[in-house]
Amino acid sequence: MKILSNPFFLFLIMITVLFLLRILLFKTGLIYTAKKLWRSIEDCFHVYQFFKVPEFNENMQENNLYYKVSLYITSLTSIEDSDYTNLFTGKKQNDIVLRLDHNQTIDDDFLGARVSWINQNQEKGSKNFVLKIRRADKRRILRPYLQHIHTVSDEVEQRNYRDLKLHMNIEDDSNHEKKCWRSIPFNHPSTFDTISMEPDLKNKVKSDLESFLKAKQYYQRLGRAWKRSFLLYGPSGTGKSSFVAAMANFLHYDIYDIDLSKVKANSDLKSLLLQTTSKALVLIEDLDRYLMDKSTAVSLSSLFNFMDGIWSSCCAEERIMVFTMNNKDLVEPAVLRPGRIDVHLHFPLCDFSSFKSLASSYLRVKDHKLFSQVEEIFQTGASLSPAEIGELMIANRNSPSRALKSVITALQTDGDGRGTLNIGQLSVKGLAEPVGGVLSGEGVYSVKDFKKLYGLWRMKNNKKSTPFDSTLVRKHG
Ligand SMILES: Nc1ncnc2c1ncn2[C@@H]1O[C@H](COP(=O)(O)OP(=O)(O)OP(=O)(O)O)[C@@H](O)[C@H]1O
Ligand SMILES: [Mg+2]
Repeated sequence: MKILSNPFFLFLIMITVLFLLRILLFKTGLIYTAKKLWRSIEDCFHVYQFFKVPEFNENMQENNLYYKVSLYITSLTSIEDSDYTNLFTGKKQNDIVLRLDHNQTIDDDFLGARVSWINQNQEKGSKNFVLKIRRADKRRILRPYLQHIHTVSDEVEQRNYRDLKLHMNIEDDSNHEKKCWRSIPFNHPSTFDTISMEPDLKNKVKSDLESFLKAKQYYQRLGRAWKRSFLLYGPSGTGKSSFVAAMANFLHYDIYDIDLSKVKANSDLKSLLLQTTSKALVLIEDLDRYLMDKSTAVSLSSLFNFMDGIWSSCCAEERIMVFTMNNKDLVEPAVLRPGRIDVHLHFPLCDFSSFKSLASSYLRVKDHKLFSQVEEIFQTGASLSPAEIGELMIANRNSPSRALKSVITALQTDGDGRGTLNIGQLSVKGLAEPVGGVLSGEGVYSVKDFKKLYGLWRMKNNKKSTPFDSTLVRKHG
């Protein structure tokens, strides 16, 4: 008892108790329970205000602020302290990205005030971020805080380079939310460097796209929607779809791929456009087929409104529209008039120079003794699509001579099925057994069979079309 009356020992005991308490709190994690308790006590003395940031607005257009907040939250270090966090692999190897799980809360400090974000998921599938802020702090920090979110999310976006998405229109009558698009990540590896195309033309397209991006004021001054339309036309397998992917990667735009057969009314086409974001590449593939078969419920006048950008006035800006066709001669000229389509790009079958470019990228061969023979055959007018030649090269990539010989054989028969390729030359991956009627003879593929095998046997229009006679119809700016 005497000891307790000694202030020095009393002090020592207190220090020891506090030290043990600290160990107990931190080692057992009780500190978090204590913090939560303290927080709920504190909360009783404050009045809060809530701000909801929904993923979509009432027209089901994406809310850009939602995207910015999600980027901002990912950048907060306090996300590691959240009770439940999702881990995803990032863009770079070994990169791990943390994302808040549904209905989890994360705290943030700004100008000495504490705010919280709740990642709210509602039953109907709608997603919101909810900002919880003390009423006392609101006036002082709300605006600067939102500005801060913009700045940080822009920085994060620049650092990480936003993931691209491919959006496809949905045809679902039970879709109560009237959501028109379903999205998946877009990771197509195609770039302008991987497309074999006349270099001059490629550069023209690139600079056309670049000057489009900078031309906001110019379009405004002209009173035109800030959009540019491209028509890519040519036979099957000449790289039109790959070129669209290359455009999206170059611009860093999401692709909105419209399947017209799923559009059930003119108003649906309008809703589709309304629900695209800015920096969008809106794509309609095989437009000639829809127009000729009349396999869409969309009327020509609605299609024209869509193409002319009249509807664009009510939605986000910066839009590239791309239409692909096999044959533009079969389409009504009104569809292709200037303004509706700004740039026409022809994708022809291979000529010798595009063959060389394919050989360089697929086989890493810049010159070869067989090239002169290949050139002679091209001069006779024989040709194949880049897809067909590319596949022959991929199949024989370990032996450039064999690859070139197989291209020569294919060119000589010009795809009419007379020539044969040795099965030993082909490495057909992923096909457990021959597709109906593909194998002909003992281990021998005909060129025709080969095409079937790769799904390349299509109607070929413009077979003798001039190679890459593409013209940029009009240059803006
Ligand atoms: N010009 C090209 N340069 C490089 N590769 C090409 C080229 N054209 C086609 N290919 C290759 O051929 C394959 C098919 O090409 P793609 O799907 O882009 O053709 P397409 O013109 O869209 O055909 P379709 O009219 O049948 O849709 C792709 O794997 C692509 O890499
Ligand atoms: Mg295509």
